[in-house]
Amino acid sequence: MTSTPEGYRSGFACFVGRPNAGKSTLTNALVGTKVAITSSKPQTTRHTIRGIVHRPDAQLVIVDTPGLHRPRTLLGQRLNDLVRETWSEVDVVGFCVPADQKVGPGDKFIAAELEKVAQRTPVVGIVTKTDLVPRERVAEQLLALQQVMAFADLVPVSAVDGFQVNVLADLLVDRLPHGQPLYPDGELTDEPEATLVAELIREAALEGVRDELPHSIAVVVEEMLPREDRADLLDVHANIYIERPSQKPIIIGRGGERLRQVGGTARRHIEKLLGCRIYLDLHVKVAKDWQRDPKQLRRLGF
Ligand SMILES: Nc1nc2c(ncn2[C@@H]2O[C@H](COP(=O)(O)OP(=O)(O)OP(=O)(O)O)[C@@H](O)[C@H]2O)c(=O)[nH]1
Repeated sequence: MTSTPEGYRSGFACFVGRPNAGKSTLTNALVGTKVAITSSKPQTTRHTIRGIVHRPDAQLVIVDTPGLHRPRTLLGQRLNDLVRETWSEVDVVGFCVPADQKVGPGDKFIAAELEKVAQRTPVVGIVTKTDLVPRERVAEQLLALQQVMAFADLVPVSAVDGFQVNVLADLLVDRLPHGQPLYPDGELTDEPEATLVAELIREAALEGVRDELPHSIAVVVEEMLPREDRADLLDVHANIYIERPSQKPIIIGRGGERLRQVGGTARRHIEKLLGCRIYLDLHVKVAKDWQRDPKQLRRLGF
C-alpha cells in the first residue's frame, strides 16, 4: 500500500433515525459518487458495513444499524443491544429526520437515547429529503430538530438531488481521527463477501412476502468455490432459513416457481457485485423458532 497523505483521516460513522428517514438512500448517495460500494464485516466489530467512502484525504466507513424498537424476541433484544453498541463505537453519528414529516415522539425517543452517547461521540443532525419541501420548511425543520438535542453540527441534505451531500461528507470526515485507511481499495475478503452475498439472497427472498414472514428469513452462504476448470464461474451454495414448516411453501412457491425467481434475481445481483458468473444453489430449511434460540442466532450470524 502506498503511504497516505499527511492529515489523512479514517473511521466509522453510522446513521440513525426512524424507519424511512432516508438513511439507506443517503448512504448510497455518499458512497455512490466516489466509491466502490461494498458491504462487509470489519475484523474488529460485528457490524455490517453499508459502504465505504474513499476520498484522497479520508476513508469514511458507514456502518449499518438496525432500527431501535421495542424488543419482542431475543433477536429483537440482540438487535437493540447492537444498535447502542454501534453508536458508542463509531466516531460520529448522523441523526436523520426527514424534512417532510414533523419531528415527533419517535425522534425524541431516539434523541434521548443518543444523548447518552453524545458526551463521547459527536452527533450530527441531518434534515433529509429537502427536495420534497419548500425552503422555509427546511429552515423550520432545522429549528425544530435543534430543540430536540444539542448537535455537534446541523445540516440539511437531499440524497435525491444531491443537495449538500458533499457538505455532509466533509462534516463527517472532520470528526474522524487521523489514521491509515481501514480497508484496501475495493478488496473484499472471503468472509465479508459471503455475508454480502447472503444479504443479496435475503433481499431477493424478501420481495413480496408479508406479515411476520420477513422477520423469519435468514440466509447463510455455506460455500463459495470457483468451478474446477472454469475460472469465470463461481459455485455458491446457500441456505434460506425460515422458522416454521408452514412457511416453506410460501418461499418455494408452486412447483418451485418462486424460489427460482428469487434465485434468478439474487444471481443477477451477485454477478454484478462480484463481476463473474455464478451458479447459485439454494435450499430452504427450517430452523425452528430461530429468533428465540441463542444457539441458532449465533449460527445465523447474530
Ligand atoms: N424525495 C426524496 N426521497 C428520498 C430521499 N431519501 C430517501 N428518500 C425516499 O424515502 C424512502 C425511505 O428511504 P430509505 O433510504 O430506505 O430510508 P431508511 O431510513 O433507510 O429506511 P429503513 O431502512 O426503513 O430504516 C424511500 O422511498 C426513498 O426513495 C431524498 O433525499 N428525497
